[in-house]
Amino acid sequence: MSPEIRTLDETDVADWVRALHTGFHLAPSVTDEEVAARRAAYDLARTRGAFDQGRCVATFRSMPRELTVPGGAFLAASAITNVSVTATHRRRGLASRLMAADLADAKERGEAVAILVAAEYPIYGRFGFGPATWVADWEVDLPRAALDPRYAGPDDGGRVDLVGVDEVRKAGPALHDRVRALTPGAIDRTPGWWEIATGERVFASQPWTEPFFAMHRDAAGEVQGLVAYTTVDHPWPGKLPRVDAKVRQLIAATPAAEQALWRFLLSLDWVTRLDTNHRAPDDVLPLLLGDPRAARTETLADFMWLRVLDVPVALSARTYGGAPTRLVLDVRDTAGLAGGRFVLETDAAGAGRCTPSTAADEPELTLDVADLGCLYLGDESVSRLAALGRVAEDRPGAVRAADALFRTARRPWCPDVF
Ligand SMILES: CC(=O)SCCNC(=O)CCNC(=O)[C@H](O)C(C)(C)COP(=O)(O)OP(=O)(O)OC[C@H]1O[C@@H](n2cnc3c(N)ncnc32)[C@H](O)[C@@H]1OP(=O)(O)O
Repeated sequence: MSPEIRTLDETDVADWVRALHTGFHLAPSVTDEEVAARRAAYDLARTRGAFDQGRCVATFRSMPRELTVPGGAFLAASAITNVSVTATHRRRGLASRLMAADLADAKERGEAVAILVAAEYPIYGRFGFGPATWVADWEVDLPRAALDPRYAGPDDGGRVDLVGVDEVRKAGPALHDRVRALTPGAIDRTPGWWEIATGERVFASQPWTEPFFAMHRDAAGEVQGLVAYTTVDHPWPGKLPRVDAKVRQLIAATPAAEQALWRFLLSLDWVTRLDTNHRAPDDVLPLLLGDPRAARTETLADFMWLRVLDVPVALSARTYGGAPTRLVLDVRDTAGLAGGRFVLETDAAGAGRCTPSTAADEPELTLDVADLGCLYLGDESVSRLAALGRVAEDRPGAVRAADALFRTARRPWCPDVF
């Protein structure tokens, strides 16, 4: 008999957490503390499993999140996570069944998009997701990484101070709310996120080490930036002593705060390597250096994938570039969730209004819903997808017009792993 797919009740949680740990090869069993910590964080109505003869063999969970879209609006998104299938049950369609059930619920709830961080590239395209944001990670050779004198200051007259976790708990959430409004691709951080980031809530499977925290305040004393970083000491004997630093998070609401925090990190004495960790692919960091090659790209990869569930709501939420335009889009969606013909009309201020089209409208661009996911936050180029044959130009000039509409000046970025 085929495994049963359903949401959890209280009695399923421990077995579900065990299956999650098995699916991600973390450990064959879990402690009661781990189960309790995860139970406290989960909404069981959005947590699904597949059960074979009563035993959980697949896991899936989604969370309500606000996704910042170009222009700064927050869009209701379903953030999918913890997708796993036990090795004995793979390639029998369990992930597909869990995904179908969760996406149908998300659409029903009015979440206009679903988002996730893809463990592997080939998994999610088939479900209508496309890579919508990218991530970069640089390793900076600090002795070589002198600042470009143009960025040595002065800045906004502010200052950087090392602070303790209490101050981060107090000021971090409000700062992040301002930063995410400026960052298309960012999502909101729940109180639970901050509890994990500041060591208030610890999962046994993810031990917490206290990072150094530093804050930037502007001349008026307002918090404008926050960085958390850890260090690893490689002492004698063996190689020459060396300290590496790794950024855990760096968020800033102003360019001055962003530069001040990077300057602070680049000036840490006795640190030879700085791992920037998870940054936007067009982060300013390399250009702050006199020799940008001192920042070696370690990772440049797709990060957050996006699936449009409601085309009119999603396309009406973001702003657009270029001149006022009317564009007719044919969106193909084999899952039957979001497809159809739509008219996008934009005005001189960049506002957009998307509505289902009438029968009289001829399509101007035809594309799959997964490719709309690639384009939605402004990162991908319509021309590039058209060159691959993934966007069909039904009216000459429509690709160029769509590029002017969709592409954004800075690349979208999701600062958080979820
Ligand atoms: C958001 C997140 O949580 S990302 C984390 C994803 N999880 C992991 O990487 C943990 C390890 N992997 C797994 O647990 C599983 O392999 C999963 C969850 C990725 C896939 O689960 P399955 O139940 O095997 O997937 P399912 O049987 O529904 O596969 C559907 C299709 O996707 C394909 N597919 C699934 N996973 C992969 C993969 N990793 N690579 C390539 N193709 C894949 C299958 O071959 C199948 O193709 P077909 O329809 O042409 O036959």
